[in-house]
Amino acid sequence: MAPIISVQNLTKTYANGFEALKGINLDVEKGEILALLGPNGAGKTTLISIICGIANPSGGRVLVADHDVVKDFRATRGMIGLVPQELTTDQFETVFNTVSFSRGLHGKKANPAHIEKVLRALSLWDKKDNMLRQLSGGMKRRVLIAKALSHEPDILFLDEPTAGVDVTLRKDMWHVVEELRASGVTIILTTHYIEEAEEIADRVGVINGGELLLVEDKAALMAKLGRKQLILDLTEPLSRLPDCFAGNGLTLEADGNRLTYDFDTDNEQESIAALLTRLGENNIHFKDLSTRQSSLEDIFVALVGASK
Ligand SMILES: Nc1ncnc2c1ncn2[C@@H]1O[C@H](COP(=O)(O)OP(=O)(O)OP(=O)(O)O)[C@@H](O)[C@H]1O
Repeated sequence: MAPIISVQNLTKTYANGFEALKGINLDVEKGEILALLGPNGAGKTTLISIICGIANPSGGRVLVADHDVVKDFRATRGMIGLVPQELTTDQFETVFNTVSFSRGLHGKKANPAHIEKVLRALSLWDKKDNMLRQLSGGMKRRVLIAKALSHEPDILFLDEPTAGVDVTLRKDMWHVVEELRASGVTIILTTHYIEEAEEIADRVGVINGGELLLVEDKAALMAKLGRKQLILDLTEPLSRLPDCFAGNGLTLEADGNRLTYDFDTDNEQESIAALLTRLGENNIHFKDLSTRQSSLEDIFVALVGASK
């Protein structure tokens, strides 16, 4: 099946000469949740803006359901919902009208029942007659999401959706995202919260300095780049590691009180058993043993660090 979004050799150079995107290639399948991770200024918003048709590419092209986002702007824009980082709507309009109006802007016929469903899902129904300026910051974020869902999009972009929102809203939001995915909506989100990507995404893309460093299935990424560590707290400090352990991933830390061992996940049982036996033979004993697996955050920091 053709991807629902196909980004091909996409470049963006801003008017001041800044190269924000340097040849991005990315396919997104229908119904997946893709998280784009990247530090500030990586190019995430620029990429999303071009796919959504609100910024022009300098080179390359983007197809959404086989339509070019520049040439076929009307067709693609109607398929996409965008939750931007900030609210820019009229503060004196009511919640219900703002969301209904947004549906009309996308060329869809009025559908109060759909608007009600969206507002209820986002716990905004009891605020439907409030003006936007009467809402809290978190509620305004909910309105942004409601607007993006007002025209029943096939693809939803969430640009840092949970920056500065409370736990309840975050949970509501992920609940809505899960339901949307179940109904076949494709979701692309940018985030600085790596745990969030770890929790919710099917695939993770890492972008830095205008380049897409990788896009991988989340589980495969963790398996490929994730490290496992065994930590041994020693009964007696060691002044140095015996030579026979040199070069096998064992490190002496914490003033000689701790040994850490990076081990091979494919062959872990055997290598750990062998190591523990060898330590005992060398009279090195431990009082506590624990393991640690690298998180997506560790992987991300390592990748971005390496690409600098
Ligand atoms: N209109 C513009 N003119 C010149 N440079 C711009 C413009 N808009 C963005 N940039 C630059 O392009 C780069 C990418 O910006 P972008 O907003 O896409 O990053 P981002 O990954 O979304 O960052 P953040 O996580 O901070 O939102 C940044 O260095 C930014 O300063």
